[in-house]
Amino acid sequence: MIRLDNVYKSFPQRKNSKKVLKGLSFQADPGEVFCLLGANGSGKTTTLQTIATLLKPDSGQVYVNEMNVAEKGREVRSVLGFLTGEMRLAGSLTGREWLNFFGKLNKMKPDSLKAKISLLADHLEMEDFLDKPVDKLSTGMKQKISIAISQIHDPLVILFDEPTSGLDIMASRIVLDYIKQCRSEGKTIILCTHIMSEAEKLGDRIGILIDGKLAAQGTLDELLAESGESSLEDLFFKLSGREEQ
Ligand SMILES: Nc1ncnc2c1ncn2[C@@H]1O[C@H](COP(=O)(O)OP(=O)(O)OP(=O)(O)O)[C@@H](O)[C@H]1O
Repeated sequence: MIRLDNVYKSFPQRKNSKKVLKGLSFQADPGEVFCLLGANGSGKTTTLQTIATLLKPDSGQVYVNEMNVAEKGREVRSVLGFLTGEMRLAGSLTGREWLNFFGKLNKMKPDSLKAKISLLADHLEMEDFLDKPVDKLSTGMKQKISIAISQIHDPLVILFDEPTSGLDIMASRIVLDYIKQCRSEGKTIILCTHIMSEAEKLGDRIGILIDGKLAAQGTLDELLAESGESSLEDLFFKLSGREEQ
């Protein structure tokens, strides 16, 4: 479970401060994909970094599995998997070596680490390139390895920030299927995206993030019924104040 209660976050600037989150509240439950849909710069990554204990909110509370992240940072991080665009794999280590490194960092036992790597390699279809240096891999292959790293410790709560970024249609499908599988295992998932079709297909509930607040949230059917719009895209434009003429 993830819960945000009235979260505010701003970043200091030279003369004033940039307010990014302005009273953000929502909850994601186990076995659910909560999709945070927002334009570039709307605050999606800031929201995830706040949940992941990487940023401290100015005010408001964030809970992960009933733990207040401000008080239980270490415990929260141990149940959390965070796929972020910030992770740029490079160098001569192979994907398997990266996975082993992160598994050991998470104090996994050798047998369970080996089994988990082989399971992830199977689910994310990585066998063909897992033993090649990451420098020699395509963007999509590296993205799959980054996803595997975020999953190595079998987190109960998963934050996916634009997980299909840089992936072709085949690789995107594999990743989206993997997210569905995590949901069926009862994990709590937040998926940040600006891709409407991903939100429509995967979001059990969708929160539309505009100007640091949720302009609307609910199931796709609820959102469309309440707004009278015929598509998520139309609703998004309407809420953004950019209704097509
Ligand atoms: N460390 C920081 N210092 C100052 N401003 C920041 C910082 N991090 C983010 N911002 C600003 O906060 C706003 C929201 O950024 P954020 O990365 O959360 O948006 P986003 O919705 O994830 O965007 P994108 O889809 O482009 O990744 C942006 O205007 C960004 O410039």
